[in-house]
Amino acid sequence: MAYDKELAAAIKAASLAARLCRKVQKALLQSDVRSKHGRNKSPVTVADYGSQALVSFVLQQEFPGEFSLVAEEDSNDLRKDGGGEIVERITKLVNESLTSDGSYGVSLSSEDILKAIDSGKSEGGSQGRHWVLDPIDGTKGFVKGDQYAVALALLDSGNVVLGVLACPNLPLTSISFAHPHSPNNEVGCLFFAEVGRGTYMQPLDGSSTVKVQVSAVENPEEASFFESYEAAHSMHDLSSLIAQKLGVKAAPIRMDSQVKYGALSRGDGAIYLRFPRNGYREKIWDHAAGSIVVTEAGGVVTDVAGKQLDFSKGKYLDLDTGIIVSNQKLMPLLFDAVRASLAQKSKPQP
Ligand SMILES: Nc1ncnc2c1ncn2[C@@H]1O[C@H](COP(=O)(O)O)[C@@H](OP(=O)(O)O)[C@H]1O
Ligand SMILES: [Mg+2]
Ligand SMILES: [Mg+2]
Ligand SMILES: [Mg+2]
Repeated sequence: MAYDKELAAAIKAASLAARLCRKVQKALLQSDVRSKHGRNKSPVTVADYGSQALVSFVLQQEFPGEFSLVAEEDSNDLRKDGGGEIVERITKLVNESLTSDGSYGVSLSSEDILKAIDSGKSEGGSQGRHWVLDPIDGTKGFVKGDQYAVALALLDSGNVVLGVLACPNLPLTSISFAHPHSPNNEVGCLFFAEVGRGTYMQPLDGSSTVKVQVSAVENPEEASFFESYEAAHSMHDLSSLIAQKLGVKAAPIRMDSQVKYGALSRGDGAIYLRFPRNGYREKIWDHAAGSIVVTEAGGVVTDVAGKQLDFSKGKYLDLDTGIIVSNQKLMPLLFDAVRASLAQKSKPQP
């Protein structure tokens, strides 16, 4: 198919980056480095940059000549006074990851690392091909030792044509309330999707692949929903009103990052609601990989007006009010509940 080579490269890059992040998260949790260093020296920053440098480097090796990357981080802070030590740590981490993989036989210098990070400065758009990367989505989850994802997608003529979500802390088995997570369950999932070819999941450390499908639940009373852990990222009171109008019985599953899209794509829950507070503009790297993982698994991702997300306008998504995600059957009821809830909220309180 059209994007086989790109998909293989994206899986490789995201898996390597996820391994790097895992290593840093482990060290972070064991030594509690956060309390010892300032924000710029924290391993989370090191992991964000390391993941971006690694993905950028791998993609450029695989596709020399034709390369455009829209990514979250840049090297501005690293180039400031005092940044040298952090750059050295990132360089060491990236080189260790490349050595453990063994494919490229190179050792990168600090300058190579800064350049790799900065090659993510493309603006994207409606023409040509652009990679879209969130090197660590859910930084807050990462710091807490909780959920985060490496999210990589490819845009072709403004459309997302493939997406990979590496989710190092997501259990391999369902996290829905019906299947409580046992602490012995293995964690680490990788979801990948290519346009027209479905969504698949594999263990981050293995190669057995299963096709996944969104939940087939039609009765909202049996549905459960995802939302951001952070109330600052999505209005919990609004989603709770929507859930109440729909008749959803289960409590929300609150989680950081695009892991929500991955979990929904395999039916762990049936609805994801995201209502940023006034004025926040969503970035394409926060949704590109997640949205194709869900749509290729049979789900629907739209804004409140029912419009598909438009990834062709540059770094930002231009959307009406919020993002709603579900299966085809629940969507009409969900729209009604969302509209009624928004109308109720905008009425002046007596
Ligand atoms: N006020 C806000 N409203 C909505 N999203 C926000 C936000 N501030 C930050 N974000 C985005 O929310 C992402 C995390 O999503 P979630 O809420 O699903 O965990 C962050 O990604 P990063 O962690 O990559 O910076 C960030 O881009
Ligand atoms: Mg993000
Ligand atoms: Mg990020
Ligand atoms: Mg960020």
